[in-house]
Amino acid sequence: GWGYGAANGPDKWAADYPVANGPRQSPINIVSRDAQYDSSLKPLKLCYDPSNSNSILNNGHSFQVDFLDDVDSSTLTGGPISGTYRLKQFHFHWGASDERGSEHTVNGVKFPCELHLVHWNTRYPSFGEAASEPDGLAVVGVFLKIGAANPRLQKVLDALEDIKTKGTQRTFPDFDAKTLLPGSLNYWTYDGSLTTPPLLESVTWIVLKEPISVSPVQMARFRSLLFNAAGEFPCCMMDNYRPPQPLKGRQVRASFK
Ligand SMILES: NS(=O)(=O)c1ccc(O)c(NC(=O)NCCCCO)c1
Ligand SMILES: [Zn+2]
Repeated sequence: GWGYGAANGPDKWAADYPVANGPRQSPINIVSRDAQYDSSLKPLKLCYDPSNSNSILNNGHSFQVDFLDDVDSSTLTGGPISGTYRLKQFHFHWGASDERGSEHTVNGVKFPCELHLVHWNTRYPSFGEAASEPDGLAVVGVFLKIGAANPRLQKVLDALEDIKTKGTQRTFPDFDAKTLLPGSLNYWTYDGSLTTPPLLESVTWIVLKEPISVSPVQMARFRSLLFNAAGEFPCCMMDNYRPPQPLKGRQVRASFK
């Protein structure tokens, strides 16, 4: 199956997923001076309820914190989207070293890590159905920048020792995803895709301009995870990011001047 190695990585995905060369692929390099300020963009409204965080899983590509999404308790409204989108999971992408790891870049600058908060449009019956609709998903991207240790991140990182290998998970109750957001919700937005196979072109991307902090020691914790299942040859989980894809004429809008 697909991965991030030389034999199965991003340059090979188009063989099994031809949409990899489609018109609205993600991530992209955000050229800030080309982003057009759009005064009609609404403020982002993120209402997250810690009571529906559920579990933390190593899926062999990243790790994700899953939320119970059978009720409208953790939602995204406002911003560039219409209607209500429900939080399903959040996960990260990171590098083997601190000078790379993010999927989106800003004026060519790479960050060591990028957080994705994944939401689906409740006009569709489920995440799976929404994922194949052009307005089905909305992902909030948050950059992590090397600095002081982030205490809000630590609770997530402490759980990683229990999900070292692919397919392992454990309960992860009462986590407030809002604590992972930066002070400002200024964002860039554009129409894009999932950044991993199946690369579906169903994502409204909302990339926050302000990063949150992460320390080098905390980054090392991300890299202590393994891509492989228990008993298989160990392979550290790192460089699990897709590089920027062609813009193909898309416009990137900014919610701020
Ligand atoms: N990086 S992303 O664009 O925010 C993104 C958001 C939601 C997703 O579902 C995926 N991709 C996905 O689920 N692929 C199926 C197997 C993955 C491991 O089980 C990627
Ligand atoms: Zn992602």
